[in-house]
Amino acid sequence: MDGTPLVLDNGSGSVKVGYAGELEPKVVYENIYTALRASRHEPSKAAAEALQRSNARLHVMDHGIVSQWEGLVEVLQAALEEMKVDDPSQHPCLVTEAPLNPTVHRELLVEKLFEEMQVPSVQVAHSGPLALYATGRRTGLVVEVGDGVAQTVPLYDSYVIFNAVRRRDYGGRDLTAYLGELLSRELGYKEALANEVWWTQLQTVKERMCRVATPQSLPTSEGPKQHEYKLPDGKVLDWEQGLLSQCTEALFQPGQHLKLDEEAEGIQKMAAGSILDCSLDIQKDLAGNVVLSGGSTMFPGMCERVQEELQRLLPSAVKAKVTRVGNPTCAAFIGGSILASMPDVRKSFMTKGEYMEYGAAFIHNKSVSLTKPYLTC
Ligand SMILES: Nc1ncnc2c1ncn2[C@@H]1O[C@H](COP(=O)(O)OP(=O)(O)OP(=O)(O)O)[C@@H](O)[C@H]1O
Repeated sequence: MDGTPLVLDNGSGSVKVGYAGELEPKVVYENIYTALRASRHEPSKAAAEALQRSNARLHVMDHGIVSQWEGLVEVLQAALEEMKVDDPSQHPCLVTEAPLNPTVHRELLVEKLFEEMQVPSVQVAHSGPLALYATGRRTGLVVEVGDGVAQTVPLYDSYVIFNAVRRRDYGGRDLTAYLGELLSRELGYKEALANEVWWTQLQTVKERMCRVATPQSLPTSEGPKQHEYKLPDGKVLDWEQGLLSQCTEALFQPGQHLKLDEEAEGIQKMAAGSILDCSLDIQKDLAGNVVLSGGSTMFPGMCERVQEELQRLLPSAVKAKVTRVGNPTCAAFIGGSILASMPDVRKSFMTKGEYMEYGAAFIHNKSVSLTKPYLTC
């Protein structure tokens, strides 16, 4: 596989790594920096304190921003080791980033890839547009909700309409924490969220049993993955329990449920805002091609609910049609894999020579721009 570009979808919850041209990542690694790994370095004071409190799990990324750079390098190195990539200097590297991140974040990412991972060339692409490419479409609105970031990205003929992109810092990790809060409030559980076993159980309950409440006029065809879950004290949660659908309300009213700013927009308002910020002549095309991506759109009832709420916020002549990508957690990887396979895109990668000559900020001259088409053929 020498010379084949690597694709790194660097998410807040997990890193998906594989080769360009492949339809799924070879390795999916939790983006977690364990105490074992951290102890091999000098952890920062904040990191050391967090380790003591949290029973050894540190997230490498919070809401799309790397907070533990040495942790990221460790996670990536471990992933490449598992893929049996002996010599990363043979593989150009396409890495994803959330839209509207600070520019300095992208520069640091590039620096780490050149200095510590020894890759020969780098390209950075936003995850939202990649998810649309994974569906084979060039026009549509991506609503992506992952572990730490919610984003809405309109594309027309593969151009990203930059001024209409929206991003908010909430996602599946916040839902897991909110589920813990609901269980504590309604059923009396007092376990700390830092308790790793409890956190894993909450995440399992969320992924297997939570659902999105849909209007009665729109019964969902999707059922739960599991109907009952036995909690540590023997109490049984069943699918009908109201808190299981209340949990996901946080995506629609984050201000109310996630202790965010009262004005924080839910995903339906972000989606409507992104469409209405685009010119009138393309609004129908965008609304008719709304694509959900990211692990936190996998709740039963999600498509129906987003479609219903979005329709209410749009003019009646603009009809919303919402579908979900086939593999929501891997769509950005698949889109990146398609992109990195294109010879024209490969030519746009920033080389190590350019990095040495001009520094990491040169990536802003090279990156696949949000205002130029990603796909040219
Ligand atoms: N079946 C499911 N139902 C609901 N949530 C799920 C399901 N599967 C995974 N998730 C949640 O999706 C999130 C991970 O999604 P994803 O991999 O798209 O995010 P990420 O790329 O790591 O993060 P981000 O894109 O926000 O930086 C986690 O919070 C996980 O608990």
